[in-house]
Amino acid sequence: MTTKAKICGLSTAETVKAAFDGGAAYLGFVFFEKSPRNLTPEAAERLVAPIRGKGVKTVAVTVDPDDALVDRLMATMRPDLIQVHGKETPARVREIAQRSGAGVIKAFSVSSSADVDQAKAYETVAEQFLFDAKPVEGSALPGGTGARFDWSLLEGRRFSRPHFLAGGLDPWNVAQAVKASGAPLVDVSSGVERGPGLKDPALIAAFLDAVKRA
Ligand SMILES: O=C(O)c1ccccc1NCC(=O)[C@H](O)[C@H](O)COP(=O)(O)O
Repeated sequence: MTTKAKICGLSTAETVKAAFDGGAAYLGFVFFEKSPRNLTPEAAERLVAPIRGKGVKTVAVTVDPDDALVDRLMATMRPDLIQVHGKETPARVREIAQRSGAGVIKAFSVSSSADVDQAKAYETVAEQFLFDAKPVEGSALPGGTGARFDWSLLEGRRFSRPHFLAGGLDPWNVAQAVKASGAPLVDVSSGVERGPGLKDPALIAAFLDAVKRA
């Protein structure tokens, strides 16, 4: 089975091109003010224009988005998917999907098997799941921190939706992470950066090569 990758937190034309040229299946753009990767929907619209309709899925990464943000994203960037990385309930995920017409990726913060079990309640409302490491206490960010969880917590688990493994992946550990977790999709942000929010085209290419070989 081929593993597919999402490069998350893109913010420049150069790194969007590196992710697209390297064969990423998903490109993620962050809309969260506290993040060093935060963009306006209008800036994201400009970044996705060159790759729109070329087969790669665009993802708007949000945290407990209100209706105004959902509407603004759909009026500008028009993402294929909206990732929700906060405390959204199944009912709220359903509302976001219906309001936007986009698929929703529901993210879960994982440190135990019980955290993985939460996905069951979202099976009928989310299009995809993303299992990420629980950030350390007091972190300003719910994702994009480089924290890892025990990949084997996903091993042998079956979900009715495709799922991403995220959290602390990089070009050197992603093959082992895929093997240990069995995840069909992987996601990376800080592992392909040379500093907070600064994506590196060479690291993006190395990550995507490692995923192809995994
Ligand atoms: O990346 C961010 O800045 C971010 C901010 C707020 C919510 C989610 C965020 N990222 C979500 C992602 O999908 C990241 O790629 C995921 O957490 C993995 O990050 P990393 O451990 O740095 O690879």
